[in-house]
Amino acid sequence: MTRDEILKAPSMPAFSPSYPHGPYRFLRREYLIITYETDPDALRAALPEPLEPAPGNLAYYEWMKMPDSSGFGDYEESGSAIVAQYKGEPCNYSVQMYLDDEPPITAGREIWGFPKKWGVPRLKVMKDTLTGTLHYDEERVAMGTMTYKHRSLEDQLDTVRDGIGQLNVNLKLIPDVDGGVKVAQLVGYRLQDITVHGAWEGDARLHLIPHVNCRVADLPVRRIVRARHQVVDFTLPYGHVLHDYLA
Ligand SMILES: CC(=O)CC(=O)O
Repeated sequence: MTRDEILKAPSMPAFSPSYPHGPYRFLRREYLIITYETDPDALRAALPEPLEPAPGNLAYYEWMKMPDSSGFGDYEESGSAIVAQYKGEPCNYSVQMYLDDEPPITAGREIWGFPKKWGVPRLKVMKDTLTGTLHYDEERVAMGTMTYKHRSLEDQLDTVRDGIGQLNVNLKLIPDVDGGVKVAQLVGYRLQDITVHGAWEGDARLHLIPHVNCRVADLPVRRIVRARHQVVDFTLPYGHVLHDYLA
């Protein structure tokens, strides 16, 4: 393998790359997002400086089903995030994500710093209920349920699209060969070319079970604020560095 060939490889293993170069387009990506009030100390402990909590101590727990994702295929994902602010700008900070497909785990961590680990999430319509579950090491650690298409947001799809396009932030941590820190950054990105096929609100319940290696319950549910079901297309562009902890 020549130096040129090595530098053109999109990912490791260079001989059989895990993921291709972008763009990464997601079609008919379906979400169940349950926003809830959590414990302010737990929220602060999970949120890296200089991000600040938004008013209301809000976190959300979400399930995503991605049937058609360029470069990554067909997979499902689940995890929690915090409603935050970066220099006064509203943003979502991703705390932890669990998914069942190696390329988006690897690409997510290596490119954007998504906090991804292996888990088995499922999002299904079970009779009258939109139902999300997450299993980690064969134990069920999360279950979310939402009424199915009770309140359509058909007349607010532009607002839904603007919300999806807001700033998202990850904490990217990559070790050096000597075990030290090579990369420690807050990475920002905004989804692009968004089409909202449908969005609904409804009632929901969320049950999170303590597990030491899958800490979804460490942002406890105090009160459910809202639940959203949506089906969207978008492109995930490359990110940019908002804050470099090593600078
Ligand atoms: C590749 C990614 O990180 C995107 C996703 O799985 O949400």
